[in-house]
Amino acid sequence: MSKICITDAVPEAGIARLVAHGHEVVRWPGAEAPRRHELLDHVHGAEGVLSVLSDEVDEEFLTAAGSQLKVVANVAAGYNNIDVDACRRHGVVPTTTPGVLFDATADTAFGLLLMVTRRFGEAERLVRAGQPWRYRTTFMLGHSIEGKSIGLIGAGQIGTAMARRCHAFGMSIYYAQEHPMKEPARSELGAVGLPVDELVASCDVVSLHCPLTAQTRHILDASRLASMKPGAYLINTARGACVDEAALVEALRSGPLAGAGLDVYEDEPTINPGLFGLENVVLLPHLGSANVETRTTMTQLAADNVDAVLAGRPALTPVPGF
Ligand SMILES: O=CC(=O)O
Repeated sequence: MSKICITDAVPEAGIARLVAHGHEVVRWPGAEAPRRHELLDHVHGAEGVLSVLSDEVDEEFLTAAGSQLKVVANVAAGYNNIDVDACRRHGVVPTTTPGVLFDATADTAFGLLLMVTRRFGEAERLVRAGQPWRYRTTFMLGHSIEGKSIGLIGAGQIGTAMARRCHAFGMSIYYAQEHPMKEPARSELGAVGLPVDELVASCDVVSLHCPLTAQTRHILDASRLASMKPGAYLINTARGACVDEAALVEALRSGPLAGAGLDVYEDEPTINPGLFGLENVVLLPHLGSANVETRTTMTQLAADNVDAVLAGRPALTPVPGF
């Protein structure tokens, strides 16, 4: 029986899967996320850890867990919270949950796109605030997305799922990525690859779907934001730090951006206070893959990764390149 620590609340189906595999499961008992020192105490002695993306899995974490630790299974597709080189040094396999959350995350991105272009967020706030309103042909007009262009930064599974939704709504698809979008999606969607600068400067909507790495940190910096098309929109369901949030506030206040739909922030859960004062922004609390079905599957996949590594089999979905 191996000891598996879970660092925060996760769907019961994942825990049941670990128990069915015969492991001893130690949950984080608190309602709040553990503070750093609590987290380090909690994982001490674990052979496997189910982590979430707010856990910094670094040298200190791996040392605190102890040399019996074999696997850290992130219940997330992103793994920017994991120091992969440190895992290598400690003989720990880091795993992630790709392939099961792209539709849910693309739904969030597309939902944000409609909310911000059609001003649904602003309209909902107005109604809830008890502001007077009446149907008028000039009242709260947004913009159509049909016939507009979407520029995807990152066209993997989530970017491609977003492209499918946008294509179905009559948008033309552009993407920036080192390698071409996979077939048959690229041909079916008529997706055109562009360099990032050109994509950012020419598309009506820019949507981020890349992992956070040293190369993509502030990929939308002040100068790229300033180069966006006047009246363009930004959607971010990737990672907050892909965008310079202070520069984004400026680009929303003074142009060129018409609006932004954000699910992620540079310093989550803190949000740049400048964003709260802007009506042309929709702010979600990192809900990307947050539906019961997807989170259940993600947690089960994480549990299966833990079990595979502890049984001496290869991980099902190790972080890429591991
Ligand atoms: O942001 C969520 C994830 O990476 O799964």
